[in-house]
Amino acid sequence: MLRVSARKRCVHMTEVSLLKVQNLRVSYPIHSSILQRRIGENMAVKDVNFTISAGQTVGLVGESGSGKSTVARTIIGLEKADGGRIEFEGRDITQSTRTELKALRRDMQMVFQDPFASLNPRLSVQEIIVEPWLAHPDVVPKNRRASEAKALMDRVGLNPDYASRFPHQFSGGQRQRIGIARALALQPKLIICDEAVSALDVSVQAQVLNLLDDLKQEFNLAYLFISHDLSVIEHICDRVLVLNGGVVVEEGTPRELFENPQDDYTKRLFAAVPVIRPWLNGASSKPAGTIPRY
Ligand SMILES: Nc1ncnc2c1ncn2[C@@H]1O[C@H](COP(=O)(O)OP(=O)(O)OP(=O)(O)O)[C@@H](O)[C@H]1O
Repeated sequence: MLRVSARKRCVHMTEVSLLKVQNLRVSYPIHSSILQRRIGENMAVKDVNFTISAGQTVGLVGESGSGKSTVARTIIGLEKADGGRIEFEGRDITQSTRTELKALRRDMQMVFQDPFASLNPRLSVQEIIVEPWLAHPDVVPKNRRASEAKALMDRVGLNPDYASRFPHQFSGGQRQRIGIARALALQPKLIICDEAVSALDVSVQAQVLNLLDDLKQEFNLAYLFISHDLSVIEHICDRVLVLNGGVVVEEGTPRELFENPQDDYTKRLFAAVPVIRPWLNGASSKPAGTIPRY
């Protein structure tokens, strides 16, 4: 039995704020910025505010360079905030020590766009999934790690018989499932998906989105979902933040943003997207399971 289920949480949506980002500012050193000649323009994130509740999926959209990845990387501790607060379960994590950050890594995981680049090519799938347990040995006892890794493979739709295979022996969609299994290994509460399905074919995208949606229900996971693909965002997100020049210019449900965008930038961003919107044909709200299943 998959041990992750021991931390399975009640699926009732509670409006407890899991992550609270307040007035976040992040800059890159001026010498490393491609904008270095424009003095004062090295601020990638200027003033970002939002919250994510347990079990909620919040989308982050915006053009290239708007600061989406910087927000994600700062939340996970890969970049340092210049100002503002990032509260996780009520604790400001911008001031965390290394030890506190290590503990936080259990609760927050990231799934990247390119699973091939983010998976160690020299490790088998089983070793990739087991790796986080080496840093957090209390999560799964040593003698159960092989079987738990296989159980996780099974849960994300990978054949456990392939546990000794290497990343290059899998397709793009399967590799992304390996990345998701690794992210789940530490039983996180929040998963940040940075363009996690962008490199996949449309049908494989749908399968991975369905998997993420199923896992969300099962483990009451919250997602911060970054994507340039607004139809993906529309299908998976409860709320969407529109980022422009390092500032959140608008926030709402996907329906609100598609039907009645207020900000000019949002209007331009959303107007160009040809997507099927079932509620325009009389449905009262976004129906569940609108992601096509293959
Ligand atoms: N390591 C870095 N060093 C210097 N500047 C950076 C670095 N990473 C990002 N930037 C700059 O910060 C700004 C925001 O970049 P970021 O990658 O967060 O945007 P994004 O919205 O995620 O873009 P994309 O969709 O293309 O990934 C950009 O102006 C970018 O050039």
